[in-house]
Amino acid sequence: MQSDQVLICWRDASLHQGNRYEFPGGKVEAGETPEQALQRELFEEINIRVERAVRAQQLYFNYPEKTVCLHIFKVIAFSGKPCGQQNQAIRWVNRHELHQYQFPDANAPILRMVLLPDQYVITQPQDNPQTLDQWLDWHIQHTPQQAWLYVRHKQLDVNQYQQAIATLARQRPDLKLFAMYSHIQQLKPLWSVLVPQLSGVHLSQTDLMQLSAKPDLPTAWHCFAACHDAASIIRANELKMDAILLSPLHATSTHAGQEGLGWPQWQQLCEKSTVPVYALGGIVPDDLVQVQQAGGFGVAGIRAFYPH
Ligand SMILES: Nc1nc2c([nH]c(=O)n2[C@H]2C[C@H](O)[C@@H](COP(=O)(O)OP(=O)(O)OP(=O)(O)O)O2)c(=O)[nH]1
Ligand SMILES: [Mg+2]
Repeated sequence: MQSDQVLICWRDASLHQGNRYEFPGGKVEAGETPEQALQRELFEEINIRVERAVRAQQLYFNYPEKTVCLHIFKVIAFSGKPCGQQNQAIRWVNRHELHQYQFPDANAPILRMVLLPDQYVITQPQDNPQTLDQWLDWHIQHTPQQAWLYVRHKQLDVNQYQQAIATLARQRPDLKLFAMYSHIQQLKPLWSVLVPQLSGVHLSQTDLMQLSAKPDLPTAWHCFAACHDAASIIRANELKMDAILLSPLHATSTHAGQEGLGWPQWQQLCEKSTVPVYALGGIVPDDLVQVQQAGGFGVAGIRAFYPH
């Protein structure tokens, strides 16, 4: 991937799931890790050396003729100029236009993943004596451009919350707003109004553990879940969340009294996830590289993600 462009290749009709586009890659050989297979396959197929790749997803898919397990990486730095080594056509496509191309059926979650940002921002708590209008104004003024913003506000009733979403959507059309799942469920009669205002919903770990199937939401909405332990990560995998927020990596002032997992435990838990993982809890935007080296996908936070 390079800025908004994603490289896709034509998959020859003679291959399994051929006669359509694919993301370059191939089978993991005996004795190889998925990372080593990525290096080898991208060199063999498109003549590039991978310098930095982010672990994104693991997908299981049952085709009628075989089941595949795909390890998906987002390659963010490489050397060499991509060139089809097997005479296959290659092209760079804007990530928002990928849905116009035909891919193997297993790839649908990949097309959603490539839209995810590196950073996920969460609104600040509304402190006394701040009013709701002041809280809204503050976020309208200070939220970074184009941010994916989780509108977290537990003191509002459902109607006030809906108004707050409407105000943010109107004043900051550049933002991708995420709403609290518990409120969204109660607002179901208004979903047609909310579809243009929202980009996703955010489940607490409690919401997630109470579900037995993926919530039936408008397809345009991404579904993220908070996870704090192995059981919730496994549930998020089963329910095919678009991403999880694994927290708290460190102790933080917004969640006083909670101990951080620390890097080793965070990394161990992160490895259990088959969906993209954002690190949350005492994280700053500059931690992105370290998070990705630990197997995460992106960084999330409250205070540190607003310019000071
Ligand atoms: N490379 C690639 N494979 C995909 C995608 N989606 C998808 O379902 N697959 C499936 C098709 C294949 O069954 C398998 C990948 O195998 P492959 O044919 O690329 O393997 P390979 O490069 O080692 O080639 P070979 O064994 O056929 O010579 O994964 C995709 O986007 N890219
Ligand atoms: Mg291949």
